[in-house]
Amino acid sequence: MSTTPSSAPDASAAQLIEKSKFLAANRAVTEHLSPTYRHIGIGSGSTVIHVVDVISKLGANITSPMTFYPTGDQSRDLIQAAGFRLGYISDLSPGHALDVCFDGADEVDPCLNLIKGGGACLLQEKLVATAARKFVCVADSRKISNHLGTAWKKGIPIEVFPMAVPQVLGELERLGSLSAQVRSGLPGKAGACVTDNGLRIVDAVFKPLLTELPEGKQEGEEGVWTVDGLARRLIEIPGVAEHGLFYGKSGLEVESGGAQKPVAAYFGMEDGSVMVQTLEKGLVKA
Ligand SMILES: O=C[C@H](O)[C@H](O)[C@H](O)COP(=O)(O)O
Repeated sequence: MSTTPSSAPDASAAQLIEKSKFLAANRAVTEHLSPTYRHIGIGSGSTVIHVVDVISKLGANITSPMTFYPTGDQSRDLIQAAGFRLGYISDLSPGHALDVCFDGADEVDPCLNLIKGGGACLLQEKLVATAARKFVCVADSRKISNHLGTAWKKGIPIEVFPMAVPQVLGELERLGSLSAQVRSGLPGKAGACVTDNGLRIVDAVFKPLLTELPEGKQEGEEGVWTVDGLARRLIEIPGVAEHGLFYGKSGLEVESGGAQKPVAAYFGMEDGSVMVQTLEKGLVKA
């Protein structure tokens, strides 16, 4: 049986999504990359490909004085393929901040909390985002959400030391995770997914995460958590290197860097428009 009739709409839907990612990237770079900047963080995933493409089109006059810092193997390759100067955050002197970091997300809530790590990158992403004075998120409309865990249903990605996996799985169950499993490698690769840091990813599904606890409720009661409550609890588990919840203060509140939440999230919409979400204005047309 031919697959053409059913695959054709899928192909055009995928093209629309790619176009929307490009539009969001274009807007984010236009509004947040000053030509005076010298140190730029580049995140991971399919949306960031458009970010690099847009920056590249600015031309060497603008980009050659800049150094670009990757969040993993994929973004390192993107930076090199674009002919940009590559730097590593491990070479930054203490207290030295990047000017801006652009990265994608798997889900974004109204407080700009994020789930990241759907592509197995999160530890280096958190390091680069928090090393930047300004973290800007770029995504498409599928990532907009009222509560983390409702749009991205595969679970919170957690980067775990291999020897700690059984203990971490047990602890996640105790915390009320509805399902927690070690992520498999790519199709055709036997065994688990191995991160750029040589670690494993555990995907842990929880009930949708709240931004505030209902009155009289305790964190974790009946498996109900706030983003902040669960994020703090997860990082306390021995054997967890990092998790994919980006939470806490936003870049606007921490001017010198150190914020996990972006100053703004740009979403490419299917109708060709771009929406931008900030703490001050909420979700509005860019
Ligand atoms: O692990 C991957 C990263 O956190 C990505 O930034 C995230 O998964 C979003 O990726 P994409 O832009 O492909 O949706």
